[in-house]
Amino acid sequence: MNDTIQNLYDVIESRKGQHVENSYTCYLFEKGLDKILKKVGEEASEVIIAAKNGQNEETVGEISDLIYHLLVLMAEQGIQPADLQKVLDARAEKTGNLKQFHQVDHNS
Ligand SMILES: N=c1c2ncn([C@@H]3O[C@H](COP(=O)(O)OP(=O)(O)OP(=O)(O)O)[C@@H](O)[C@H]3O)c2ncn1[C@@H]1O[C@H](COP(=O)(O)O)[C@@H](O)[C@H]1O
Repeated sequence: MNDTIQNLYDVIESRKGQHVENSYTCYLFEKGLDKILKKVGEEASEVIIAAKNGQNEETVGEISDLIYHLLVLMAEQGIQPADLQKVLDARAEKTGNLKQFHQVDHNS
């Protein structure tokens, strides 16, 4: 999994069960699953609105918010980035794209 995603996930996971001053992640874990799910829903809606408005800068910001909240959800549920990687790689392999991607990546 991409380093940026993995690093963010690791920081998020390290916030579990902690109380760090001014940490929004700690606040979400303290509030619990329903709050995290509400934020995922809100952020997904904001991605849709920004994309419909055709404002790429705003859309990228909203996608980043959504990914952050999805990573908080994953950490809350004990799902690792590697679990996603396995599923996505298996799908790519099934369609023959994993090999192709690795070949291009390797030679570049
Ligand atoms: N990537 C993020 C990140 N993306 C979005 N957010 C927060 O998500 C919130 C989304 O904004 P909203 O306006 O929807 O929510 P809000 O009104 O602030 O909060 P609610 O009352 O709705 O819960 C903002 O408070 C953002 O700061 C993030 N908070 C933290 N991180 C990263 O998470 C890691 C841990 O940070 P701490 O949370 O500070 O420990 C660090 O690497 C941070 O950069």
